[in-house]
Amino acid sequence: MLEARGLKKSFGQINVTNDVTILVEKGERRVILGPNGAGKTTLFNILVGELKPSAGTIHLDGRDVTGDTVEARAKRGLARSYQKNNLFTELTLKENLALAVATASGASGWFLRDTLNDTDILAKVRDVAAKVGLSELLDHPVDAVSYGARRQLEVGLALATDPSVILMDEPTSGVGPEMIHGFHRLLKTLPRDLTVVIIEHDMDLALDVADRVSVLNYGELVFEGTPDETRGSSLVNEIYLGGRADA
Ligand SMILES: Nc1ncnc2c1ncn2[C@@H]1O[C@H](COP(=O)(O)OP(=O)(O)OP(=O)(O)O)[C@@H](O)[C@H]1O
Repeated sequence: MLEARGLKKSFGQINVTNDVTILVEKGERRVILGPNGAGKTTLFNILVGELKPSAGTIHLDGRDVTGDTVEARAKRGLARSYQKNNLFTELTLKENLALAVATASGASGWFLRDTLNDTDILAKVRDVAAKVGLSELLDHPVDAVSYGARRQLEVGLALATDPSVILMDEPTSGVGPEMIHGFHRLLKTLPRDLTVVIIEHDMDLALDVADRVSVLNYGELVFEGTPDETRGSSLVNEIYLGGRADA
């Protein structure tokens, strides 16, 4: 379980995270919605430990990780996939995944050629590649595959660490409808005990995959509910869908 209570962060005069409390159950799919600049990415940065909150606490499976580094939280099972590609673009997908698996295994000083000769690592790479639908592309260099495949690889890199909680920052941003459907299927095949927190702009995807939805606006958590409650919320419609012609 991921429990964040009373988180605060400001940049200058702006309260970007304003007393945010968010409790995510083990195995839950939680989607974070909110307009541009609402503070979604900042919240993720605080949860993974890249930013220090000025107030508040974070517990992972009952343990206080508020003062822990990114690496220490990762060891406790918290993984993140990024909004922007964070890949070794000249290496193959297999090599990128092998490095992630080797790093997560805790061994230091891995050389790429060693990881690619290690049968346990290769088995794990194949397993993760199958989960994210990249088995056919393993021998391609990252810079030769589509943008959508790179986004899937990002998720694969996070899965390679065997996380208990995975935070995904806009995993479908910039990809076409076909990839969105593919990603949607991928989410449904992830282990049910894996906790998934997703920042997602695609409302249909969000409401389809979420168990619960949290809405941020101006740094505050202004709504939380089931997908049906979210669809029926006039507040959510006003702040999130207000700009849409069909809202
Ligand atoms: N390091 C920083 N220094 C100053 N201001 C920042 C910093 N990081 C974020 N902000 C500001 O904090 C606010 C929230 O940003 P954040 O990226 O968390 O929002 P978001 O909801 O993820 O938006 P988007 O959907 O556009 O990614 C924005 O006004 C942003 O300009």
